[in-house]
Amino acid sequence: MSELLGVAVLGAGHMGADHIRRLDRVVSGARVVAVADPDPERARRAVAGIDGVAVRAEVRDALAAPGVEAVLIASPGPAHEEALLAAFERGLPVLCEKPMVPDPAGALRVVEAEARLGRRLAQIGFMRRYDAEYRQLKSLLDEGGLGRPLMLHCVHRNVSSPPGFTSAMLIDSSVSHEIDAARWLLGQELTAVTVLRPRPSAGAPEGLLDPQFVLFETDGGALVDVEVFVNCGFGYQVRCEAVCETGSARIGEEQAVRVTARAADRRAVPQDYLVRFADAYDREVQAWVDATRRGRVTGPSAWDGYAASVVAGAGVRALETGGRVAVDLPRRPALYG
Ligand SMILES: NC(=O)C1=CN([C@@H]2O[C@H](COP(=O)(O)OP(=O)(O)OC[C@H]3O[C@@H](n4cnc5c(N)ncnc54)[C@H](O)[C@@H]3O)[C@@H](O)[C@H]2O)C=CC1
Ligand SMILES: O=C1[C@@H](O)[C@H](O)[C@@H](O)[C@H](O)[C@H]1O
Repeated sequence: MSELLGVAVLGAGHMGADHIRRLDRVVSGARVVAVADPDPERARRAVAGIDGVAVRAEVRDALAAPGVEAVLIASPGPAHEEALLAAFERGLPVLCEKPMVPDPAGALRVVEAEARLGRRLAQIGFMRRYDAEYRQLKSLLDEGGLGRPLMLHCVHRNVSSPPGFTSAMLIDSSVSHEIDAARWLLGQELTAVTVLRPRPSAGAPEGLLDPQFVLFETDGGALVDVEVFVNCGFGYQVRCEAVCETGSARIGEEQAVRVTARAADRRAVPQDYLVRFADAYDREVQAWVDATRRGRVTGPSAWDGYAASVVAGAGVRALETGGRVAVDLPRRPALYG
């Protein structure tokens, strides 16, 4: 391995460009050596000012560029399976943005391919596990001082959804974060899902079922509810309250600076995830680079990515049918502990 880990970034849109900036200027121990995007102009903009980056239109050409030792996937979810399998073929460690693969059958193919290799190569970008507040909540629950967790109440609001965002994506893209966070915080599997929806907001694009109210049951007897509202118009808000037998703990309300002026108290509301979770992305990518340079793979695994896809798939069916849908998650292979 070279002194600086050579990373190929696949996809140079919102997340890809931000990860390129992070690899170049924020985290230590890595450098961007290749970028793939079917839109070469976007790729070139994202690497402007960084020397020696191979810009390619095709994923496989970027992976074959000189100096590539690891891969960061930030293309749209449906493109992740092909990219993951191509990286595995070359034995390259990967940090793959969520959702790992939105389609559960494709997600299973990724898990099977990694299992055939007999070693983990992929970390999935569920960055909330690296957020300071989520980590404090996880420690509190693990310590057990509040008693057994009974319920998680979650809120996930975006100012607006990008073009092409579908009703299913509220679940398999947005709520995929809560699915992973709930599995991780509780140490339990999600076993069934029901989706209710109020009359769509007038602020949502025509035909988009937004907001939605998603209710999960777990194998530990807990309930997890998620209000997901991706065109709320007023801010990026992610909250989680754990209600336990002898107390409750809430995160997601105090991130912003409070300003008192002109006879009013104001608190700015972050407008997007790049602001709210900036530190979490930094810690996530630094942890990935550090582990990769030591020849290790840590963080959320391909199995976690697969589990999230299976639960989200059940959620999409629940949305379509209006009924309660059981989650059918196979047994976890030994590779994933
Ligand atoms: N962890 C988080 O909080 C967030 C994660 N994401 C995830 O990041 C990924 C990218 O999302 P955005 O950056 O918002 O999308 P975007 O649409 O802004 O960018 C995607 C880029 O990938 C390129 N692309 C399309 N097909 C490709 C392919 N086969 N290979 C390489 N590049 C390809 C597009 O030309 C575009 O430049 C998605 O998986 C999304 O779910 C997005 C936002 C936040
Ligand atoms: O991952 C993300 C986006 O893909 C998704 O569309 C948003 O709803 C989330 O808030 C963001 O964190």
